[in-house]
Amino acid sequence: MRIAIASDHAAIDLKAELRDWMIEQGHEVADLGPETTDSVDYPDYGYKLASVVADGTAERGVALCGSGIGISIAVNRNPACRSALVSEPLSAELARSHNDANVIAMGARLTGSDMAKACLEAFLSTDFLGDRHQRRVDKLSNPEM
Ligand SMILES: O=C(CO)[C@H](O)[C@H](O)[C@H](O)COP(=O)(O)O
Repeated sequence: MRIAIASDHAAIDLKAELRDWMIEQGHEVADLGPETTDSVDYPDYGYKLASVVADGTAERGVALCGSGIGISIAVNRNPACRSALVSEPLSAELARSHNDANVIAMGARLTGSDMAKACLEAFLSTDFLGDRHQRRVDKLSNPEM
């Protein structure tokens, strides 16, 4: 799968670990930065990640910051993105099966790397169930429905 990953300074180490793990799993991974721990603003990286998911360059996105909250909010400002902030694997699985989430967000200051990998594995290996869930996901893009 083509996957893009981005973070802010707070999640540089987790980003590197998850990026390398996804590559080992055979995925094609684009690391959108940042590359150092110099302080940056999570909206800049959230918007960058959202745009490559929205235009189809990446099929899925991984968004990381200190809590995961800010970058998830930033990604979700793009109408083509459904970012789910998770801290355990069942939520990651449900984000895919019920919500067709195309971006997973996690907080490096709150979620350890083993747990983050377990969440990511669930996110990448779970299919959307469609059916009644499709109707609900469609309503997320069109509140008039
Ligand atoms: O968690 C975050 C936003 O939801 C980000 O990682 C921010 O950087 C955090 O809020 C503040 O981090 P800082 O290192 O104290 O600038």
